[in-house]
Amino acid sequence: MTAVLSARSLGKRYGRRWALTDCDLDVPAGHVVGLVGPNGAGKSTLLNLAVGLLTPTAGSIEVLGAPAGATMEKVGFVAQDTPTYARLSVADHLRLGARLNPDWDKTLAEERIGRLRLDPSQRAGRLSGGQRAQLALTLGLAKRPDLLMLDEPVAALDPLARREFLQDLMEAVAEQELSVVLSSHLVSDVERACDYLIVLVDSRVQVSGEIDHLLATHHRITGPRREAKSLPRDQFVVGESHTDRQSTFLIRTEQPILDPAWTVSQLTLEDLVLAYLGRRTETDPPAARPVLEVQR
Ligand SMILES: Nc1ncnc2c1ncn2[C@@H]1O[C@H](COP(=O)(O)OP(=O)(O)OP(=O)(O)O)[C@@H](O)[C@H]1O
Repeated sequence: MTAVLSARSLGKRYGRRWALTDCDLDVPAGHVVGLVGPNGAGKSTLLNLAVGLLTPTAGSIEVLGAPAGATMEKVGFVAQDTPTYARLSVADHLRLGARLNPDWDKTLAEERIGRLRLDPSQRAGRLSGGQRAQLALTLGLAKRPDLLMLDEPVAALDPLARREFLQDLMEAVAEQELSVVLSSHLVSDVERACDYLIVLVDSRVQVSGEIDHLLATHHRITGPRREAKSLPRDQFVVGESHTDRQSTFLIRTEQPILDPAWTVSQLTLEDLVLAYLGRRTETDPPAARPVLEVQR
């Protein structure tokens, strides 16, 4: 696997508080990767370390085969809340982009702004949240990056604007050959836009892989009550629940499920993500449970 982003034992401390500890993670090239996790999982910290806006307290992070921050002309970043310069116009933003980025694609930028019907003379501070997000995405794409990272770019948008933004992103990805990391705590956004999933909770990757493969290898099996340890070795138990007579397991396996006692059902991506989050939190006190939003 060629990795566009690799973290090894990565840690970041703010004062006395660790935001990220001992994080190992690889983002494969050529995918639209959904980085999913609850609030406070460390997603923004990881992405800010990846673009060199933060420096690691421990460990290392490489982007496009070089230390983070060293390849910035090849990396596009749309930070959380899609920051733009409120007093600068849309056209000013494009001029700034052209001046700061050697591979700036002027045609792409102007075409997108025209298609989105953004007024070039309008100040960014007067744009709606959705328009600002689109402007930020335009700047990220026109840079012609090899890797585009988006930190919850659609969190503040209404469902329709979110859908349009993600649709637009997918079209742009299909046209340009680039790898994308999209951080989100909305499973539905990931389902819509991504083909690869990384679930991060408290700095740890709980599961990662191509979404189609993950969905094909995870199952819910229900049958007469039995213990997890009685299951075949190739069946990795992600979650389980029991009644007096019945057991339900959420398992991961590459092998067919042959035992006729089980009723087997497929999982949705939401089931899968929630199961991995639940796995991590089983031993935690209820107050510490992370919250994952599932919106449609
Ligand atoms: N500037 C900071 N100073 C102190 N603590 C911080 C700072 N930024 C983040 N943290 C803490 O680090 C942890 C990880 O935060 P981070 O923003 O990376 O998580 P996240 O997964 O992006 O969350 P969200 O989904 O809410 O954006 C949290 O506990 C947070 O409170």
